[in-house]
Amino acid sequence: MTNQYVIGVDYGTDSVRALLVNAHTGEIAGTHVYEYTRWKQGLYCNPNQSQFRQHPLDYLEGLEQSITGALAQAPVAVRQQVKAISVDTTGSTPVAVDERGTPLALLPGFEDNPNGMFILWKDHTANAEAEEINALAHRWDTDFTKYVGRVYSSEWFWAKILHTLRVDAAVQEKAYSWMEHCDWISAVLTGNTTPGTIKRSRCAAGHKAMWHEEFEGLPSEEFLKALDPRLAGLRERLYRNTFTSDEAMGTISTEWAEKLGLPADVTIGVGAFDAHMGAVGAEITPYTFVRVMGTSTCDMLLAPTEEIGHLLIRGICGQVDGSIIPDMLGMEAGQSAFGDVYAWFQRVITEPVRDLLGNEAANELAKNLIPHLAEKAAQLPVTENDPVAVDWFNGRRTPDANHTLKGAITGLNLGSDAPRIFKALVEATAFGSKAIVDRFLGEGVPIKQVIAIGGVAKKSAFVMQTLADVLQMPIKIASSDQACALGAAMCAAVAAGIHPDMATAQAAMGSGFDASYEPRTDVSVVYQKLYQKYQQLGSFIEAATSQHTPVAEAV
Ligand SMILES: Nc1ncnc2c1ncn2[C@@H]1O[C@H](COP(=O)(O)OP(=O)(O)O)[C@@H](O)[C@H]1O
Ligand SMILES: O=C(CO)[C@@H](O)[C@@H](O)COP(=O)(O)O
Repeated sequence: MTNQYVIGVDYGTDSVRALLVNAHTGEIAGTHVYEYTRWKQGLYCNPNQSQFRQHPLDYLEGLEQSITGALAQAPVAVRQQVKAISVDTTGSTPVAVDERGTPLALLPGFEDNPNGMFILWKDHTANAEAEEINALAHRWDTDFTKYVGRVYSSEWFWAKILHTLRVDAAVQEKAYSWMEHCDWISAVLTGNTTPGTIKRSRCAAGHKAMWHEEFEGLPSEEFLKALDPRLAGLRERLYRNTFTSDEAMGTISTEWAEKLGLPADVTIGVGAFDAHMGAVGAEITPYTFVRVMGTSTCDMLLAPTEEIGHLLIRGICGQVDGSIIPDMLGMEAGQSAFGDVYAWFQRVITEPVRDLLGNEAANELAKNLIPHLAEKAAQLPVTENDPVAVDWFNGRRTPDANHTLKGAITGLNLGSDAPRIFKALVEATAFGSKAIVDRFLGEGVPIKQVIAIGGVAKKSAFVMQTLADVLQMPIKIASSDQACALGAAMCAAVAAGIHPDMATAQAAMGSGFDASYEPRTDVSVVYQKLYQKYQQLGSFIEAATSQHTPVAEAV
């Protein structure tokens, strides 16, 4: 049999990577990472206001560079054997587009307007709009939030659209429709971005835009108009149907085939979010909990729709038929800050060093600090009197989204040194994970195994052991350090018809597992007590400092 290759393209927060994979053996023939240049300079962002925007040119340049870079590592003959490309991206990362599906920032007059750019998943400028959506949805005859945990988040599609239309009249005037990053970039590869004609991702639509068959698509025109008259008519200019990632969106355009040096018949798959394709790459099976653990966590759970579909799981980021694997219910949860909590502590320690001793000393310290603290923390006993922290440094994504909540550290004394505080922070992120696991279990969704992928899963044995102890569950680490791109490549292989379904693609192309963490019974017992303290502290913070009442609890 002749070799057949597929390409998975994974757009992360800071960079895009392309993976060139043999569709029959899973052998990696090439890979290349491209860091977004404008983003790297901090352009169009205002972290103090939680505004994070990305320019479409960063994505277009990254598409070309990452794919050609990966192809350059393989023999020239491989190019002619490339059969398909699929793309995953962060989300919800929407952009306003014109009648032809061109992001406004690519049009004259909007080049430097952050409101005409992609609104990155972690942009929280739409907190007020998310609250309005929740309040109206819970009063409406049909609760359109019922399949997204009954809490709509400021990180999602409608909140971002509403906020942008309100603050920017020029964008409101020019925006014909809106697209998720994963839909637009896949459409770009086909040469047709016209809204209304492209195949929109089921994953993006179901988890972030309240799309559901029961609603005959997106929330009703009446609901959207009641939310704000500025939304009138937009539903018609978006989409009715959505598609799973085993389907083809189309064929590569002549322009992109030439640009990338690929054959004219390359299939372009329907896109999806990074974590969902990452779960495919991590060989997810029913009732497996896949955690994408990096800056934040994105947690994926899969179940047969006929077994779990009747449940409405509270406070998660959605339950969507086919968002991970076709004909299965894909469920999403996650923590808004995970590795970011450790990165915060690292900055607290290194910044004064930078000011006093200069960049060289600070950079050297920053490079070694987290592994050093982890080594020291691993030697400490776990006792009931240890400091306890809460992990909501970037708000709480799940359970029960509330991005106004803040983190905390308690139980400090004069002996609380850096390793002890670091240990408390790691435990806090693990307790945040336990809250998610307990929510799924409490709502009747079993978890049979835990698989972890992402930077933290690969880099920190200390974090992963702590997590296993807190969850009281073994955790397997996927071998691939590019599981999202690998999952995209598997989706591409199915979309091109090389494999009949995702399970076959996973079996042929999967990279397996390279480590496993077993819970330690003696430590787990103490952690159950510390977890109770975490919950008490969380309740206190929620009551004392939250600027609003979490909507799921209020209804
Ligand atoms: N040795 C380490 N132990 C624990 N966390 C780490 C370590 N090194 C880096 N991190 C954390 O990993 C996170 C980045 O994860 P990664 O998966 O590489 O990126 P992303 O989430 O952007 O895809 C950062 O938040 C950083 O604090
Ligand atoms: O929220 C989602 C998917 O729903 C992710 O895109 C988001 O967490 C981004 O994660 P990464 O920065 O790519 O690790």
